[in-house]
Amino acid sequence: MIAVADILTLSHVQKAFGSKQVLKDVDFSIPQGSIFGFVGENGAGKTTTMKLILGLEKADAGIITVGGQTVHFGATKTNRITGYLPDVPAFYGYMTPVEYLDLCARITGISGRQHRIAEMLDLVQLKADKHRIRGFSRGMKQRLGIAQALLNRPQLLICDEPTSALDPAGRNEFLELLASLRGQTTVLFSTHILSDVERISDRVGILHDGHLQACDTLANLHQQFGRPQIKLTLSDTQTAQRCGQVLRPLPVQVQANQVTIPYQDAYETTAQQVLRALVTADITPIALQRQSATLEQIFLEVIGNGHTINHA
Ligand SMILES: Nc1ncnc2c1ncn2[C@@H]1O[C@H](COP(=O)(O)OP(=O)(O)OP(=O)(O)O)[C@@H](O)[C@H]1O
Repeated sequence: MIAVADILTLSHVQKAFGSKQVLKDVDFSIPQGSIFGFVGENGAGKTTTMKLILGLEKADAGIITVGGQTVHFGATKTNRITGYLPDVPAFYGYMTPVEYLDLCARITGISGRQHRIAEMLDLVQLKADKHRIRGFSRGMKQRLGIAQALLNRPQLLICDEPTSALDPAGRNEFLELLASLRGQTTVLFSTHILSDVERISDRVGILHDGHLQACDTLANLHQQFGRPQIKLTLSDTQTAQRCGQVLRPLPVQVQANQVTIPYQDAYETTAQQVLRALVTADITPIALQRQSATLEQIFLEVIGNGHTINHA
């Protein structure tokens, strides 16, 4: 098997703002051509990590390399092979997409400008659009932002929460666009929408308490952290709450009209225990399913919150 080189590596990276140590020891790498979903709670340090990779912030310690070259704070050469889509991309609203991309291409000295701009607008399905950017929807702006980020044929594309402001159709289109880059451009994207990560990522990194607590393929994360579970669907939220109480001390999670019970022993042992308790309490579930954990549950498990979900 041919080994795939890592396009990005972070070694023992630390970053503090004043007395707040945001990144304590961040260590990970991303293989070339893969899609990397970067997740973590609000304030975990995802944007900070991305800014360090882009040389927009200065690390207190540690080494970052992109394409084998070390990243330096300030005008880092590695940005010639890196594209960036910030969470809220800014545009000149009075320009058309072609005018805007032409300006970006001139600034960065891209050769074969016109051809590349047409190619990018085709990719993001804005080719026919002659309107000014100020009238664009969030989805259209996000797609134009990615056209701009890809203009210089980057080897690494960094996107900060690219889908958070998009409606389901816009999100879908955008994820397909990111997925279509697989194999050519390495994509690192941050998000709180874990189903987006599950959909397109080859690898997932979970940032928590200043460390990348988990960094692996989805399959391996499932194997390591995702305990199998029994999901009960009840007739209403009240019954689900009552069911949750009846089933304690099992580590139940109650969410709306569903109760989830992760288990470690044989399925039959837990299922029988659950069914017996339900019969005794005179509760009849609408459905009982045996399933594997979702990425949300794995995330909560990794950040040490695995047994505490109890959304009423
Ligand atoms: N320039 C700065 N000066 C001071 N504190 C900062 C600065 N930039 C970030 N921080 C702090 O560092 C922490 C990490 O912020 P960061 O934006 O990297 O988190 P995040 O994981 O991207 O969060 P979110 O998911 O909410 O976007 C936060 O507590 C934030 O307030």
